[in-house]
Amino acid sequence: MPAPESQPQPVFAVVGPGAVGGLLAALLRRAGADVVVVAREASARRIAERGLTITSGRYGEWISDVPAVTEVPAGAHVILAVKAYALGEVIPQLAAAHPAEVLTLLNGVDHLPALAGALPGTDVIGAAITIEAARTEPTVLEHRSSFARVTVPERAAGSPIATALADAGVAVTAAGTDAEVLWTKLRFLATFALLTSRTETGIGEALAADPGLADALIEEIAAVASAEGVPTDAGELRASVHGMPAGMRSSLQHDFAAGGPTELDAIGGAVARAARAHGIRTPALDATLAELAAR
Ligand SMILES: NC(=O)C1=CN([C@@H]2O[C@H](COP(=O)(O)OP(=O)(O)OC[C@H]3O[C@@H](n4cnc5c(N)ncnc54)[C@H](OP(=O)(O)O)[C@@H]3O)[C@@H](O)[C@H]2O)C=CC1
Ligand SMILES: CC(C)(CO)C(=O)C(=O)O
Repeated sequence: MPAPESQPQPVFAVVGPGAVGGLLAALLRRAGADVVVVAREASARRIAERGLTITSGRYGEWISDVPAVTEVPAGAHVILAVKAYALGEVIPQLAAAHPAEVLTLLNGVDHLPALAGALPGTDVIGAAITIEAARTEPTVLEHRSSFARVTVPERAAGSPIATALADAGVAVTAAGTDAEVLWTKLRFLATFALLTSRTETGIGEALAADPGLADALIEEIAAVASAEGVPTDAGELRASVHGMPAGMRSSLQHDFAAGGPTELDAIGGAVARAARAHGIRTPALDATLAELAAR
């Protein structure tokens, strides 16, 4: 009898092996998935030499020997975890590789139409990750939150990437449409990230520093998210922001602290643009964006 044809296993490629991507790639590798990280030349060389050192209260500490390459493998199942400001560099590489699917974990909303437009024929999945992680040295990644949660849209519940992440120990849930996933994250994140970036503290101190501003931001952002099709009760949004661990910080404030480019436009700018499109006044948001942009 002829041997049954074995199904080829998907090749996963994590583009952007920083705080988020590096941790997920190391988890996938540890779970036995066929995974590579795609990095720029210097990073790929460093990772090939030293591996990725992971420190996580939830997942443990280890050095991952995940292979590092500089080009996206053709037909790969891609997890995209670069910052929004690196998208321009990454999109042509992705387009050349004709990936089977691209699951994006970027904060913000504008990357989704940009990627979908540039990658015809590829399933671009707008997902979101809730985690606090930071790259403390070029190949050292610290997972600081006790949780790592990925939300994918309903339609991607059984996708190869969602399944592989769940098998690797990530809490994966499926809910709503792509736009709903992104706006559900952004309404919370924009509030959290703008406040923590402003005070350069954890969220507890950031909320206490100017409760009036915090409440105004929450009201405005809830109105914009509702107009974008994610009905948002300001009281519930307020409770979720106030419910975060007091010491928790945002990736946006890490950007500001590093002194390089930031995702201010992808996060706060995106909410402000949507507000204008819906004719919603956002004075607290506009003032906070102006204050941060002036840094
Ligand atoms: N960190 C966090 O806690 C959270 C982050 N997010 C979101 O996840 C996304 C990723 O954030 P984060 O992991 O913190 O970012 P990092 O800055 O830690 O990592 C970004 C990675 O992208 C790499 N990169 C840049 N350009 C390219 C390129 N052209 N090709 C391949 N790789 C490239 C960088 O490599 P190098 O610089 O070495 O060349 C780096 O490894 C962001 O949108 C962020 O908002 C969401 C939730 C929480
Ligand atoms: C708010 C937080 C930490 C939650 O994941 C986040 O997404 C970020 O800072 O980028």
